[in-house]
Parts: sequence; C-alpha cells; structure tokens
Amino acid sequence: MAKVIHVVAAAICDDRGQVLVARRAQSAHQGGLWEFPGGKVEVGESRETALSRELQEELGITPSDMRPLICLTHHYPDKSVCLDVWKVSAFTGVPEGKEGQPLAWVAVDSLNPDVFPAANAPIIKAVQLSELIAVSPAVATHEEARQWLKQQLAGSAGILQLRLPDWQPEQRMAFAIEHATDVEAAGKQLLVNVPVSSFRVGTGLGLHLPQQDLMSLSQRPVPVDTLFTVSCHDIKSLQKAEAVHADAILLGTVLPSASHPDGECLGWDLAAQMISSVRTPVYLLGGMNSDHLSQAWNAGAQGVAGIRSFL
Ligand SMILES: Nc1nc2c([nH]c(=O)n2[C@@H]2O[C@H](COP(=O)(O)OP(=O)(O)OP(=O)(O)O)[C@@H](O)[C@H]2O)c(=O)[nH]1
Ligand SMILES: [Mg+2]
Repeated sequence: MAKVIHVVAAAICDDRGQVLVARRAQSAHQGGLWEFPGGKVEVGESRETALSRELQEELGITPSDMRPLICLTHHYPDKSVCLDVWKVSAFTGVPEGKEGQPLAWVAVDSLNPDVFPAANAPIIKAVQLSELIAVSPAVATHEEARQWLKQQLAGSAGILQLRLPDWQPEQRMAFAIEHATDVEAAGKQLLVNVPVSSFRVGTGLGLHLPQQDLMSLSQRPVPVDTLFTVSCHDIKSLQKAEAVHADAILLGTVLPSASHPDGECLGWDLAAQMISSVRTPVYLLGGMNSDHLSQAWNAGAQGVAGIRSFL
C-alpha cells in the first residue's frame, strides 16, 4: 500500500462559536473544496512545529493555544492521508489568505460536510461536539433526576446523557421529552439511553445505545440530524460503531471508578491504541473527570464522559 502522508491541520475557533476555513485552490488535490488550514509534516518536524509553520505560511498567524482534536486516516483513490487536526483557541497575527485562498469564519453548527473533502466528516463532528459528557447517576425518583439535570444545566458538560437504569424506557423517554427544551435553551444536547424501539425522532433528543444494542444494529437507527452515540468496550464494537455511522463513541472502562471499582480496565495505552483504530470521535469513560482532559486529548480522544465527575 502507498505511504500514508502525515498532514497537520487546525480548527481555529473564536469565542463566538465560529471556525476559520479556507478554500483549496482549484488545481490542488481536492481542489475547490473548503478545508481546515494546514499541510504536510516535513521530515524531522514535530506535529506542533509543523502546524505553526503551516499556519504562518498559509495565514500569517502563530498559534499560542493549541491541543489535539482528532486524528484519522483516509484513503483517497490517488493518495492516503493521516489528518492530525488540532484545535487552536488563541493565536497572534491577523489571518489572511497568504496563497490567495479565500477565508471564511463559519458558525460551527452550520459547517456543511458536503463542501469539504470526504475525509472531513468526522473532523466536522469533532469540531461541533462538546469535550465533556455528563452521564446521569442511577437515581430512583423524578425529583432526584430533576435535581441532577438542573445542576448539569449550569455545569460545564455540553452533552448530558440520561441513563436512569432503574426506570422503564418509556419513563426515561417521557422525562427526557419533558426537559428537552430546557436543555436546548441552555445550549446543551440531551441524549437518552433507551432501546431503538422506545426512541422517538423529532423530539430534539439524541439517542445513546449500550454496546449490546449497538451490536444488533444493521444500520444507523436515526437520521443524520439526530445525535447518535454508543458505548463500546472492545475492538469489535468499535468497528460496528463505525459501520453504523455513530456520531461519537464512549469507550471504557479506562480506569477503575466508583461504579466499577475492581473490574478489568483498559488503561491509557490500550485506550489510545483503540482510539487510533477508528475515525469517529471517542470519549473516554471510567474513572474520568475534567482533570483527565489533557491526557485524554493526548491519547487521541474527543474528551471524557463521567457519572459522578461533573457534579
Ligand atoms: N490542509 C488540509 N488538508 C486536507 C483536509 N482534508 C483533506 O482531505 N486534506 C488532504 O490532506 C492533504 C493536505 O495537503 P495540503 O495540500 O494542505 O498540503 P500542503 O499545505 O503541504 O501543500 P503543498 O503540497 O502545496 O505544499 C491534501 O491531500 C488534502 O486533500 C483539510 O481539512 N485540511
Ligand atoms: Mg495546505
């Protein structure tokens, strides 16, 4: 197989929910499409140095705050690329198209994968998705569930998952529907963990499926505009998640946690290796809290998910 070309690229984000994109020259590979600025890593260069050099060459800026966002390999008919994408939250200089390329600041939520190269769909997801997922604890009453939700609406997690294992799926669904508008008004996304047969599309909610439910799917169970996440614990389920086009994966258990104190854990190295085998954004689960974010990003993850950690 042909050599895979290592490419670094930047999702340059401002604090108003916009990202900077550039239009590739007509004559270039994937010409005329929009891209995240960046280019090929040169021999002997670190990823960070390559990204700084490319952003200086293409935009005339120097990144001052950057961290890994997502890494994926894509095989085009004519070449294979490993796209190593970083999130840049601060930079010096004023971006201009140094190679004559048009630039645009686009609202993250309106990024359209159809105008980017085929490899970019998961990158766009990664740019759009939050870095923290809060999973609800196993509470018994509606009042406790409401309290948890209220706390989370003021918290840092952008995605909330209603698990409520002791409730009937219909109760879980009804509770989620009842609170969907509050969650949306707080600028967050609400996922409900119910079997596909209990889920209702068009309610503004997203669907989360445990590994066992994932393994029985033959295709994506909800439309593309409905957030769809899955839990995975092994390589086979990761492959299934990709095959059914999940938007994100929760991979665990990484470290021992209160809910799994002495179960078998993946540990950081195996988790990183598993993440590198997929292109879908992956959240690490199990013993994780927001202090683990940097380590999770360095392992190639989108972020972390936790039950007790974000209270
Ligand atoms: N920069 C960038 N490249 C991308 C993206 N998506 C994607 O598939 N690619 C592919 O990754 C490769 C990146 O190469 P590039 O053309 O930016 O490389 P470069 O800046 O070093 O350009 P050069 O070869 O003209 O010196 C191309 O094959 C391009 O089609 C993206 O979002 N940003
Ligand atoms: Mg380039």
